[in-house]
Amino acid sequence: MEAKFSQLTLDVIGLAVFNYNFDSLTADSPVIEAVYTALKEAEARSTDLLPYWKIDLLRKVIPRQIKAEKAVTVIRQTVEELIAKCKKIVEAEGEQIDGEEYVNDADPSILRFLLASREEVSSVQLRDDLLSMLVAGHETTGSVLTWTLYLLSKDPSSLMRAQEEVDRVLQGRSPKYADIKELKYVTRCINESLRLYPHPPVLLRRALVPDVLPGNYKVNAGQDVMISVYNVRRSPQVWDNAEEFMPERFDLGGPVPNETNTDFRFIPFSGGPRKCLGDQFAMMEAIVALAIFLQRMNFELVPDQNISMTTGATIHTTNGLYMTLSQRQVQPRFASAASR
Ligand code: HEM
Repeated sequence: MEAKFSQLTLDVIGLAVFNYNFDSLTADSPVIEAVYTALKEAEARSTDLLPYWKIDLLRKVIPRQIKAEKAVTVIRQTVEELIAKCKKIVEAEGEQIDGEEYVNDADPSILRFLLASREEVSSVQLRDDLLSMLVAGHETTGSVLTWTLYLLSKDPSSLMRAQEEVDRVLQGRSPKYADIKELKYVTRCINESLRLYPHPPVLLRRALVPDVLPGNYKVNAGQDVMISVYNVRRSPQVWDNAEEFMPERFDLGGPVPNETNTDFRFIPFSGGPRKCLGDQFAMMEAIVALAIFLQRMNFELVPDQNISMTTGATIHTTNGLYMTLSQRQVQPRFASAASR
């Protein structure tokens, strides 16, 4: 399941950011392979103790580094071609954004929006910003879906409640934009999964000036501060039954929990000026994907597998998440409501 959700979120972010269909759910390609090689390298570097890859010579002789450099070249070329192609279209059509109500049904990507907005940005800056979104918005959402499904597979009563909500709200059809805010329990399952499995599990900040943190912790200028979000989320000092999956701990009638309305106990997307810029997109994507999955599939954990965590930029499983799937029929009472 983890591999499938990773492919799904790669396909979604590719379309959303560049209008590029990786089609990784159904095909293999050198670009997809390059993306996975580069993502793996980025994650490995985030936890490597010695940044030996900063040394030019080593980058040219170590096989893993040679492979990673090649992968980055393939990705950069692909994105540069996409930017050039999109620029030509925007110029040929003389497209320019007027006001805030910009919608381009044929190409609703961020790339098209940015080019049509005619802001002066170099192609390299644009390429690298778009690639940051690809990296930040892919594995994170894939991991959320993986752990949410795992948690639901172990909690039949929460699963039944989520399925009932999906059947009631969707009435057997595909989700629409307006359904998202009605899928409150599904949303709380995702919030609760994000509480137990935060991505990334640790946040890092570097002090620009000397400071004293609450609790009288002195920090020197230049010192790194690591915030273990994972520990806060599982701390009994902060949460009742901290280790338990309880979606209803977040009131269904209240607002969707975030850093400000939980007094920073729950910071799924960080906070402040460097907060995740894809938070709304990510929640929408996860809710839609999970709702469709719950609506159409029955799933069961394959017995006797060892499901443990490996951490990097996100928390992922060490050996994958294996499930037995079968097609699910929408419950008759909801199906008949749908046909009315
Ligand atoms: C459920 C999925 C996601 C989670 C849990 C998540 C979480 C986060 C967190 C915690 C940060 C802050 C990191 C820090 O403070 O050091 C962050 C930053 C960021 N995220 Fe997300 N994210 C998700 C999805 C996305 C998506 C879909 C996109 C793009 C469309 C995205 C784009 C970004 C970017 C560009 C940053 C850096 C912002 C900056 O430094 O100014 N994220 N994300």
